[in-house]
Parts: sequence; C-alpha cells; structure tokens
Amino acid sequence: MPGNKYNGHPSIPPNRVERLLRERELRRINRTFNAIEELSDGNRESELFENDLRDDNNWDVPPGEELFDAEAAVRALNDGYERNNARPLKQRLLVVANRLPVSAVRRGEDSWSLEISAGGLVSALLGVKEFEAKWIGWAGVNVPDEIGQNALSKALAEKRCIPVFLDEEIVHQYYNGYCNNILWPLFHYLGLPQEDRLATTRSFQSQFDAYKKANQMFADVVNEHYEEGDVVWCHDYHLMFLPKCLKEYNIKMKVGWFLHTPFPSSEIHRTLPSRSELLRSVLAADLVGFHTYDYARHFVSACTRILGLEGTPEGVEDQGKLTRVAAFPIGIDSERFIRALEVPKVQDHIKELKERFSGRKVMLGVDRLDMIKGIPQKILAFEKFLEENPSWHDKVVLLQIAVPTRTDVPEYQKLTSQVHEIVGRINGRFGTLTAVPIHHLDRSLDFHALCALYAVTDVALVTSLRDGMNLVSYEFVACQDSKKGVLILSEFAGAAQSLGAGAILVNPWNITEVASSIGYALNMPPEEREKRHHHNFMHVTTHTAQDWAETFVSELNDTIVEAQLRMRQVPPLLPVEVAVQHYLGSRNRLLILGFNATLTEPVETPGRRGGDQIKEMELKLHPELKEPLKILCNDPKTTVVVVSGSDRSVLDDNFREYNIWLAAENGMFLRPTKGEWMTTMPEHLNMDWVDSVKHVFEYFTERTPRSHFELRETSLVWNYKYADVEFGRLQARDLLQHLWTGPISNAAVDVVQGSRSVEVRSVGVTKGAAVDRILGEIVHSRSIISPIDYVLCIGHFLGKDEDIFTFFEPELPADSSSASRARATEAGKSPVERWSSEDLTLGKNGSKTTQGRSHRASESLDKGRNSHTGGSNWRSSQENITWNEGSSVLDLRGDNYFSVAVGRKRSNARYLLGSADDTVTFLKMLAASTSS
Ligand SMILES: O=P(O)(O)OC[C@H]1O[C@H](O[C@H]2O[C@H](CO)[C@@H](O)[C@H](O)[C@H]2O)[C@H](O)[C@@H](O)[C@@H]1O
Ligand SMILES: O=c1ccn([C@@H]2O[C@H](COP(=O)(O)OP(=O)(O)O)[C@@H](O)[C@H]2O)c(=O)[nH]1
Repeated sequence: MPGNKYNGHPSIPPNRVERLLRERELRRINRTFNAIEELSDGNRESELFENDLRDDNNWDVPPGEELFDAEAAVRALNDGYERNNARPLKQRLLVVANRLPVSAVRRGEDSWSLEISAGGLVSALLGVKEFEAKWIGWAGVNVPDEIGQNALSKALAEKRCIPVFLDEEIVHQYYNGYCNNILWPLFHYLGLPQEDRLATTRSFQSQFDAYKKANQMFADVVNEHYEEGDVVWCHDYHLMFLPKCLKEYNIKMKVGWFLHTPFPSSEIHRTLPSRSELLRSVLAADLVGFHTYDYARHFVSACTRILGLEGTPEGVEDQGKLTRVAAFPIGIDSERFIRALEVPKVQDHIKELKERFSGRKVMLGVDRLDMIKGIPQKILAFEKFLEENPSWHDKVVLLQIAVPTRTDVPEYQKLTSQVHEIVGRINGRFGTLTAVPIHHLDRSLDFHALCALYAVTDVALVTSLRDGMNLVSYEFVACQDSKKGVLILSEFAGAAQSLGAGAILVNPWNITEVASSIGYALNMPPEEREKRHHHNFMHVTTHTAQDWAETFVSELNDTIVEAQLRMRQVPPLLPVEVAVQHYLGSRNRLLILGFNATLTEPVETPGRRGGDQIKEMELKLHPELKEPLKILCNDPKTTVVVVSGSDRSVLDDNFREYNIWLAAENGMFLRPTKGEWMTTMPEHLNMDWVDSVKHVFEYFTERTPRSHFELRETSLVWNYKYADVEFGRLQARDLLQHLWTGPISNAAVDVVQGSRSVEVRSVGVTKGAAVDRILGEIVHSRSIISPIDYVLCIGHFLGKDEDIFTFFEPELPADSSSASRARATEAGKSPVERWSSEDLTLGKNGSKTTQGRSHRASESLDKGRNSHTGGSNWRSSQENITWNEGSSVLDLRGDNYFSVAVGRKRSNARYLLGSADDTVTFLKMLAASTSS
C-alpha cells in the first residue's frame, strides 16, 4: 500500500488515511472543475502536460474518451465549494529527474523535434495529472551553442519541460560513468567495477566530481524556477546530491527524493567509497521514498550502520532532524492501456499479430537491453524448455523486445553482442526454413504496437536479476483482460511484492526452474489463469501512477507540517554571541560542564568495524579545548566544574593540570584539582546489588562484540556505542529483561537507558541532586567574594540527569518545559524574556526569596561539611544555598542563565548545541573574548 512506513506498518495511521481520502476527494473535484473549465473555454493550451506529450507521439486518447458525466461533475463541484468555500488549487510540482520525458533531436540551427523517451520512470510520471507539474532534466543531447539552447528551451517550455544543459564531458563522466557504471550496477547487486590500475581509481574520482557538479547544475536550474510553496520532487540515483544542494539554497524548500532502483543491503552499499557523503546528501530531503519496504529498510540500516544515526519507525534521525523514510510502490496509468486496446490502430496490430503467429503460443519479453534484466538467462531458460519439450518446437515463439540503452557504456555494448550470439545459436539449433523460435528486436516500439503485443501474449517472461519495480509486468496485466495470459516474474523485481500472488515467481538464476515454469504456464488450465489474472488486474488497476504521486506529495506536505510541530518541542539553538556578551558583563561566573560527548574528542564513526577499540573507549578531552579551558579556569571571576558519570581516574587523567572542580560518578565524588577527592555519597548507600548486576553485564559484554562495561563505585554502565547498532539494541532489550526479572527486581536502584548504554545506579543519584552539594563545597572551600551572577550549564546528559538544568530554574508552572519556552520564543519573545529578572534573583538580601529558594547558610555549609564524612542525607535541589551571613550565593537574573543540551533534541535545557564540536567552538569564543 502506498505510504507504508518502512517498518512495515500495514497502513498509514488512521487520521492520515481519513485526511488522504478527503484530499483525494478534493482532487477528484478539482479534476472535474478543470475539465469543465477547459472544455468551456475551449482552451486546449491548458491541457494536461501528459496529453501534450502524447499528441506528438501518437499516444493519443480516442476521441470522446475524456468525456464525463457533466451533471455529476457540477454536483460534486458544488459540494466541494460548500465544503471548502473556495476552488481547490493545484499544487505546483517541480519534478527533477536526470532524463526529461522527451528526447530532443536537432532538425536545424534553431529547430528541434521532440520524441518521448522510453523507460519506467517516464511512463509512471506521465500518469501524474493532479499537479501543476513542470519537469526539469536533461534532454539527452549536447547543445553547445546559445541559439540551439534558446530554441530547445522554447520548444520544451511548450511541454512544460525545462532543460538542464550538460556538456559531453559531463555526460560521459556523470551519466555513463558514475551513474551507469558505478551506482547502477552496485544498487542492482552487481558490485563495483574491478580496478586494475591506479588510473582507474583516478577516473572514479573524476566521475564522482562530475556527479557532484552535475547535481549542482540541476540544483541551479531548480533554484531559478522555484517559487515559494513549490514541492520539489527529485528522482533516482542520478540525483543523490540534489536534496543537499537544494536545502543549501533554501532550507524551507519542500524536498522529496524517490529511488526507482533497489536500494541494496547496507553490506553492499558499504563498499562504495563515497557511501557516507551520498547518504548524508539524501538525508537532507524531507521525505525519502522507495518502491518496497525492503529497499527502505536497507536504506535506514545503511544510515544506522554506516553513519551511526538513529533509525526510528518514522525514518532516520540526525541530531533532532528527522528524514522520513517510507515505501511508495509505483503503478501505471492502467486506464490508458485499457483504453488503447479499443483504438482502431491497435486493433489492426492485434489482428496482424494473431495472423502472423496463428497456431503458436506467444511468449513475450520487453526490456531495456540491460544487464539487470536477465535477458541471457531468459533466453537460456527458453532454450532449455525447447530442449526438454520437442513437441513445443513449432508451437511456441518468444518475442524479445530489447530496447537499446546506455549504448556508450562498454558493459552494455558487451551485453548486446552476448545476447545476439545466444539468440543466433538457439535459432540455428531449433529454427526451420519457415520459422524461428526467437524473434529478437533491438529497438523500441511505439505505444500502440506495444499494447497490441501485450494483448496477444500468452506468457510474459520477466527475469530481471534485480529491478526496482518493473512496469512492463504491470502493463502486460493491464492489457490482458480478455486473454488472461500468465505472468512469469522474477522474485528479484519489486513487482514480485505486489503481483507475486497472481504471477509465477521464479529465481532467474535457476535456469531449470524458469524452464519448467515456462512449461507450467503454457499448459495452465483456463480457470487457474483467470484466477491469477484477476488478482493481478485488481492490483494494477487500483494502484495507479496517479495514486503513487499523490500519496508521495501528500506525505511530503504532511512531513513538513509534522516537522514544524516537532521543531516547536525542541529548544532553540544557543545564541552564542548573547551568551558571550552576558558572560563578559558578569562579575562571578559558574561554568558547569559535562564531559562525555560534550568536551571529548570525536572517535571513529560508530558501527564501523576494524578500528582501534581500546583507543575508542578512552575518553579524551578534545585537543582544541586545552588552551581555551586553561584560560577559562585561570580567570579569577570564573569557577569551572566538570560533572561527569565517569570515575575519578578518568577525570584526573584529563583535567589534573587545570585549576578546576571535578565531580566524578555523577557528583558522588568531588575535588578541586588543588585538593583531595572527597565523597558526597550519602551514608548507608546500599550497594548490595552490584555483584549480581555485574554478572549480567559480563554475560552481555561477552556476547556483544565491541560492547564494554564500566564498574564504578556507585553505578555500573554497559555501553554498546561501538557495537553493531541493531544487534546492540536487541541485546540491550534482552539485558533489561534479565535485570528486571532478576537481580534488581527488589533493589533500590534506577535503570537509566542511554541511546547506546544501560546504566544501573542507586536510587536518587543524579547530577541535579549532586549540584547543590557541589555548590556547597565550592562555597565552603573557596573565597567567593560576590554572589554568582552568571551560570552556564552545558552537557550531553541522560534524561535522568537533566535535573541539573532545572536546578537553576525558578519553580515554574507545570507547563514550563523547554517546549513552552520555545512557544514563547515563537511568539516573539526569547525564552529568557519570559521570566523577569526578579523571578530568578535569589534572595540577595533575604527580601526577594522568590520560589522559596533562599538557603540557610548554616544548613548548606553543614551539608557540605557533613558530606565529607558521608554524614548527610539526600537533599533536594530545591534547597537554597546562601552565605554564612544569610545573603545568597546566587544572584542570577533570568537572562544570565544558559542551560545547553549538547546533541539532543528534546531536553529540559533552555538551548541546544549540535555536537561536542559546537561546544568546542563556543568555549573557544568564550575564552578568546576573555583574553581580549
Ligand atoms: O534513462 P535511462 O538511463 O535510459 O534508463 C531508463 C530508466 O531506467 C530506470 O528505471 C527504473 O524505474 C522504473 C519506474 O520506477 C522501475 O520500474 C524500474 O525497475 C527501474 O529500473 C531508472 O531508474 C530511470 O531513472 C531511467 O530513466
Ligand atoms: O519499446 C518500448 C519498450 C518499453 N517501453 C516502456 O519502458 C518502460 C520500462 O519500464 P520498466 O519499469 O519495466 O523498466 P526500466 O526500463 O525503467 O528499467 C515501460 O513503461 C515500457 O512501456 C517503451 O516505451 N517502448
């Protein structure tokens, strides 16, 4: 079903189904409206794009066929008006594909004739009628001169086509080279070309450069014609860079990308040298579509395994940005084929063919002459059938239409000679003076001739080794309602998933199986043929090209709306310059910094095998932070605390040379680097559960390659960051079940799930709970001469530890999430503006003790002291911290508080930063501004 999520959900969610149906109804009304309008003004110019093309190519619609029930139309129209109160408008759609639906042939300096191009993509998109569509692409010809280019642009404009002019060299490198010699075979599981000299490597590189350049040229043309609100639909493997190029122009463009070929298993995609760049570029699109669920699944798994991103039931997530991935099986305009059978010209063809092959069963193959179509395998299977069934020798004929394609690519040239050779041999072996078993045509047929051929066929033979969908099988079914012929279909064509129940499915590599299927099909009783045909016919006539395109575009529109809603839940990016300015304007600052994934250097891409595992597992301070951190730590007006889940030795190793506070194990241990470690652990912390949890972690570590666990004094963490993502996730699920049903079922522990980790810690251990004890210690040990008036708290913290962000917030109403702050931002206010400075100024003179935050100095300091000896109980972060004299430690105005989540999309923090790299850049700015 179109629009299926890649995870195989059986249908679109119910509310969306309802809306889709409503929209479909509106479109129907819209169609009727347009038809009335066009007929009434006799304005043929506004005819649909598709008909414009067909007129020139004899793909004509029989007169009177477009007529409709005018009365019903007007009724529907009024209905539509009532419901909508306005005429529904056609959405502008820019279809961008390598090839325009027409190829141009030059007739003179400034004159051109246009011919329709063959191929599934063209056939499918010709059926798309519901949009104000323009097609942007290459006209299949080199036009070096301006006169020629202008004349061609003009001729194409009449067909609503816009040319992208690619010169010969680009076509050679981009189209023949990177597209058809590298991506095409790879995506069809034929592997990459083998190199035998370094020059080949260099030429791959130049082909890749040309590919990027060509994509940029397409993007330039799209940009030139784009109008706000347009939907831009990019097609196929030729244009994998296009979504990225377009979003670079305009992030608001609605961009969809659809792949017409298979997307191979991630193990195949992994072999491509430019694997990551291509995936990332496609992910810039809002919606990514494939013909089948399998292709979508492969794509998502390539993104998780190769890029280390998160695959969700909706698609792929990268730092909060979701690219939706779904299956949209293409269809054909079945009506057009059914109608064509009534056209006199087609009837004549049918009559001729019947006479020509009377007394023989007709088998048919229609393919571009491409390696993926399995033409040699098909012919060999036919040979085997003839060999084993002499009685059929003069009773069956195989008509093979092999449309020449990509003739400049050497592999295709080789295939042509190979096929000719096999056909010649078989015809020599089984032919007679009056008849040959195989009629092989190296050319394309016009639409009418093709329809006639489909109609007279007894058995259609599709033996693709891999095929995105294969529309020939659909077209055959559409033309078979009277004959009810049999379809033999490769299980490796996307069409096998939709026509599998009615067709005879075969493995094209198994010549014996295909040969016996030919026998089965030729001898099939009429009732079985009827049943099988009916099944396929129902599918082909109800899953049309129109539905496919409408569903894709409507999903794209939905995706954009959903993304906007999601964005509202996400805190805004940190306004770095404001944060720096406020830092400079303050007298006493506190910087609370996370460590892992905040200050650490990048490690090798997760999921990639063969790296240095030991090195990856060591957390290291980002080398570019060393100097800036020193500057910040040495500033007398600044106190820096690193709060981490890591144990003491990790923090010592990384920070011993700085003048800094270290809070290890989520604040359970604390030291200024100038002093000793002290524990803030509460008395009687029950750790009896540790051994049994450790056993479970050991068990899973042994069975999950590249996972590891860390045994800390107050917690245990099992980490699968470097393991295979999917396997790691499955193991984590299993591990949790073991924990819940076993060792911790009665223990006072919290299980904290990270994106690639599972942590077990004593109840109540969180960074937020630790922060007031940390502050107490800082106050106690350091002579702070004035209250803290600037706080920056920045980190990639687990959800449970995000209470550290809210510690410094006033107690806000229930709806005080970052989302509500974001709403305030949307309404024109910055999040911090929502609180007056009074809200957060904490009891300086005891007078403004808003939200009851004023702390009793003695309490706080006692708490700090007690915690040395483990003598304190847990205290909530709501307790305030004040000076001995009773004045507040904090004098924090709302706009001087910056809480920042790193690499997260949903957070309690006020702001976000994308990654540790962004944190590094920001801290460098802060340090630079201090020194200057
Ligand atoms: O433009 P060419 O290089 O001559 O190739 C013709 C087209 O071949 C491919 O078609 C695919 O699209 C069909 C419709 O979705 C699908 O049924 C088929 O399985 C695919 O092979 C190619 O993807 C197109 O871009 C080409 O235009
Ligand atoms: O002589 C021909 C033979 C084929 N086709 C069209 O080419 C398309 C082939 O599409 P398919 O999905 O089967 O494979 P592709 O060639 O796109 O890989 C079908 O729509 C055919 O009607 C055509 O126009 N003329």
